[in-house]
Amino acid sequence: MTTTPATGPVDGAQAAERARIDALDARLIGLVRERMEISARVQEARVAAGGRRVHLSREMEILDLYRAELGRPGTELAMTLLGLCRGQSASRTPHPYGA
Ligand SMILES: O=C(O)C(=O)C[C@]1(C(=O)O)C=C[C@@H](O)C=C1
Repeated sequence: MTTTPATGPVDGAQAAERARIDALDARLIGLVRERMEISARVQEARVAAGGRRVHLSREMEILDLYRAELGRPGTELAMTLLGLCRGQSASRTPHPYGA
């Protein structure tokens, strides 16, 4: 058992769970990067074909999915993901739906 004043005791089981969290975070970040790459290709193809970079009805489907699965925070997560995939920071850029 390791004790640190700021965080309290961390036993072996907690350390193992934290290692799992760290591994999950690394996978999630990898998945987000993969999503960004695929999304950029879809957007570029649409723009090259004369369309708009943003496809609002598709974004609504994605927002609906995340809200259905995760509730209101899911909407915020989806908005952050969509902002990243549009090359925008969700925290600085107002979303078209204003949520
Ligand atoms: O699905 C598309 O058509 C995309 O362009 C991908 C994507 C996304 O990242 O999910 C990105 C921008 C659009 O506004 C909608 C969705």
